[in-house]
Amino acid sequence: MRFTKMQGAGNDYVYINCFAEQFPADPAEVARQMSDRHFGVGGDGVIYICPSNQGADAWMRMFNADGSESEMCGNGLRCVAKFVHDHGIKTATQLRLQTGAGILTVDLEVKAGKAHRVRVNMGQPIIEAAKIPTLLPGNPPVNATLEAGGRSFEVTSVSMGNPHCVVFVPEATDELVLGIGPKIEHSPMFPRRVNVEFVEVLSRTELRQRTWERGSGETLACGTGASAVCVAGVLTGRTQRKVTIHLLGGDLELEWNEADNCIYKTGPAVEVFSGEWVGG
Ligand SMILES: N[C@@H](CCC[C@H](N)C(=O)O)C(=O)O
Repeated sequence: MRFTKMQGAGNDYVYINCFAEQFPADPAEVARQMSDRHFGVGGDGVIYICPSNQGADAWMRMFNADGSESEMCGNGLRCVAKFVHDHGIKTATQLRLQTGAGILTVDLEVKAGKAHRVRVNMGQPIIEAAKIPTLLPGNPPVNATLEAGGRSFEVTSVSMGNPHCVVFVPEATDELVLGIGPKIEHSPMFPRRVNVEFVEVLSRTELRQRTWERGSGETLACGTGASAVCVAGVLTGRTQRKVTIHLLGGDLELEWNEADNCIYKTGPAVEVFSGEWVGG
């Protein structure tokens, strides 16, 4: 099975072109094996680029490193768009891509025939507690108290198709990200587990984010997470609607548009190498 390794702001996945390859019988097991950084290709997970069954240009199916399937992946979607364009599956510079959060529109900036910067309409954030889903108090759950690891945190929860818990902190330390992140991921307040963002506010237009991802652990960037942070910053009165977010692997530009209530996310998408998987 041929694969391509791609990264968006350092959030790296193994991509399988299922227009050419057969979708595996056990996609979760393939994802677990390929994602392993010692015994596999190495990555934050595996993304299958499939023909759409809803009339879109392609369908992104995203599996975390632990084999769990997620509804959405913001950095992954930029890379899927680049792959679909650069490999000639569809050559338009605006693509409609099917995800677990619906069909999303992606605009590609192309240089010398290759997409290098990608803007995604991430759709409207979901802030209704039952739909996130979360059992946190408050609807929407903004500045809600959450107990984790014997400590109390003020958090805001948002779904971008997948669930997020945003924690504004003075400093996003290892102790918080690596120690508290997994505890929040598995908190009973989140029945489908949750992605956790620890965020420092640098100004009303600039933030620094570290993410503990559901099913993958700490990653260098999370696009749906950055979108959730953009929303949480506005809902808690900390930031403007248009922000730059610095992640460990690079920057993302976010805007929560007032007119259509959608989140627009712009960032890089890079193809790194390709190869052939001969089995685990
Ligand atoms: N890194 C991704 C999100 C990947 C899925 C996530 N771990 C989940 O389980 O929801 C992004 O860029 O959005």
